[in-house]
Amino acid sequence: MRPVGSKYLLEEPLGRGATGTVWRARQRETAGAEAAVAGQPGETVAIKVLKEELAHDADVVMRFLRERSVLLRLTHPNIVRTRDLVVEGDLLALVMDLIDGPDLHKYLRENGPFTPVAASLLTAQIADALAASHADGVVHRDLKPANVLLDERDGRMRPMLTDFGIARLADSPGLTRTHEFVGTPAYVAPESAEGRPQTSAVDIYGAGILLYELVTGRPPFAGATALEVLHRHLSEEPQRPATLPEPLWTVIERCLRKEPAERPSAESLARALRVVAAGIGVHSAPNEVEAALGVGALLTPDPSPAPVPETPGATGVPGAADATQVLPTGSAAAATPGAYDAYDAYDPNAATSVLPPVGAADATSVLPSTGGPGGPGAADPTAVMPPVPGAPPGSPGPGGQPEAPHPWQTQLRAARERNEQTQIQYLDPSEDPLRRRPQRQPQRQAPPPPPRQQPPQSQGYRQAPPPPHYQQQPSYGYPQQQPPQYAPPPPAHYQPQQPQPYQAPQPQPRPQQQPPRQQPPQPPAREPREPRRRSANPMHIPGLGCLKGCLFVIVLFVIGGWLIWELTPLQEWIGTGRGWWDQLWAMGEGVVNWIGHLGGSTGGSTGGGAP
Ligand SMILES: Nc1ncnc2c1ncn2[C@@H]1O[C@H](COP(=O)(O)OP(=O)(O)OP(=O)(O)O)[C@@H](O)[C@H]1O
Repeated sequence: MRPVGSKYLLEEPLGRGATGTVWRARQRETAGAEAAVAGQPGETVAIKVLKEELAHDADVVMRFLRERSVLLRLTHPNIVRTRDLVVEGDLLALVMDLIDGPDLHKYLRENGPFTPVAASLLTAQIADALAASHADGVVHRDLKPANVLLDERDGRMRPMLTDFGIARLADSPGLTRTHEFVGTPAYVAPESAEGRPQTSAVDIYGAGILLYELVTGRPPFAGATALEVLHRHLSEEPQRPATLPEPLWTVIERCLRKEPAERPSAESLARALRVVAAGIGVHSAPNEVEAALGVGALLTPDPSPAPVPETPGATGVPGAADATQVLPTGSAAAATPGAYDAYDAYDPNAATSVLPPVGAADATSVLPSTGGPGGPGAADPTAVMPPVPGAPPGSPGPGGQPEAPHPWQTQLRAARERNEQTQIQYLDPSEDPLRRRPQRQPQRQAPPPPPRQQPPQSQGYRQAPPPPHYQQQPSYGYPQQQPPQYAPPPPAHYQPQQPQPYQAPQPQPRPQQQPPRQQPPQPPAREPREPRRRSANPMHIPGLGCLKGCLFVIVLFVIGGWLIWELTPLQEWIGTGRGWWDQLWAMGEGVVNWIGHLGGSTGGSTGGGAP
């Protein structure tokens, strides 16, 4: 348990996103007046600890403090409440209500598409949250299923929009550049993709994509690369799934208009979706069906959309003079046909998984290539982005300096990073932002072996097979669909429908969501060898060892013989009564005499034989 400020204790990580790690935490003591919710000691909360690089960016810290009042005052039944903001040293953290339930992305993956009625009612609540925040001048800018938490209470699930303001914090010039969009390619509005001024209409576009995904199981625009997805947003019209009820399609289609001014306001979207839900049920009354069919009239645009701060000309007027149009929309029409099918290889929430193979960017010949196939950066879709309009490729910048990376390069890179889908996973302590101070290492006798190279997660994910439920085409026929497990308050006439032929996806964990890869069992570490003993004969005289052995054996014999002589009745047997040394002497003499005798007898016999 680690403290955050003096008021909170982190207990366990709940998940990690592009901007930080969310922890389950406990309140230690009541927060001060600066907090929106004082809280009680012992209360459980969720705390998002922002990433180190964000916390180290002075601009982000400034924004964090500046946005404090905005974030803390944003309250709505469908918005996750921010209770407190903690700035302590180089730690930035948002204290939120803890939501007990999965996020919508995870729920969708595990349970499949929603029925049109349930999807409409759920999205209506999200639109309510957007209407409240837009009225307060706050644009979310990163609306996607992963940012909708499902609060499970009393057998019901309430969608709760989270991560408000995070996009604004991450949108720091220190980290990005002024025109950068913050978002996720699958959900990003065309004006954001083009670098045009953004308004609250980007959230309506995101809501349209989310609604489409809820009823079909996948977002409308997909592709093999993030860049391709962005082009589809710019150039392609979404296709109506055959079995989608017409009124619901009317709503989706209006939300997905390329022109922001043609999209409905969040308020009218919420109202329209409730009318649609009432009119497409199996037991809808004729007047409700009638009202649903006329839903288009309800989808009135927002007369004064909330501008996204610090986007050039963010006045809600598309095409303002200072807008930076990076992608020529006309040329985007050349997007590779059929690439839609490549969705199976593309997870909309994980653009890191879609880095194309070398040359893949060339196949989609919608962007001028700066390096040509195989040239520098050919494998990186961001590297083939055109230069700033008006400047020839590779030309120096205004100050005679070489052109800095184009905003798009940073944008797409940032988008890829942001798209790493949050996962509940083990948090390596070395990556724990709260443990980044150097830890004292125990002294080692020998240097440790080099660490094993792990393949980067994103690469593994890139090659991962798509989840099975994305490979199959979901059934859109709302009459056959079952009531979703999400149970928003149904209209009075709403009756459970027939079971949907959706097959529950086989649990197939994505590589990124897998627990840290199991290392193959290591053989038990060898006992360190004892240091070699130094020889007592450092000069190493050859043969000395052998000589020593001989001497040792002789000494052994002498001592053994003496013991036998003295301690056994051998003397008596021999009858001499001599001592050991006398006997030994006598034996020696005997041997000498014998040898002398041998010599004499040899000499005598020789001499005797001569005459
Ligand atoms: N208030 C909360 N209560 C409970 N769980 C939460 C809360 N906020 C986030 N989580 C959990 O933590 C995970 C990570 O949240 P986070 O907002 O960092 O993810 P993300 O939206 O994918 O990241 P990002 O928006 O930074 O790209 C979520 O998927 C959710 O499971």
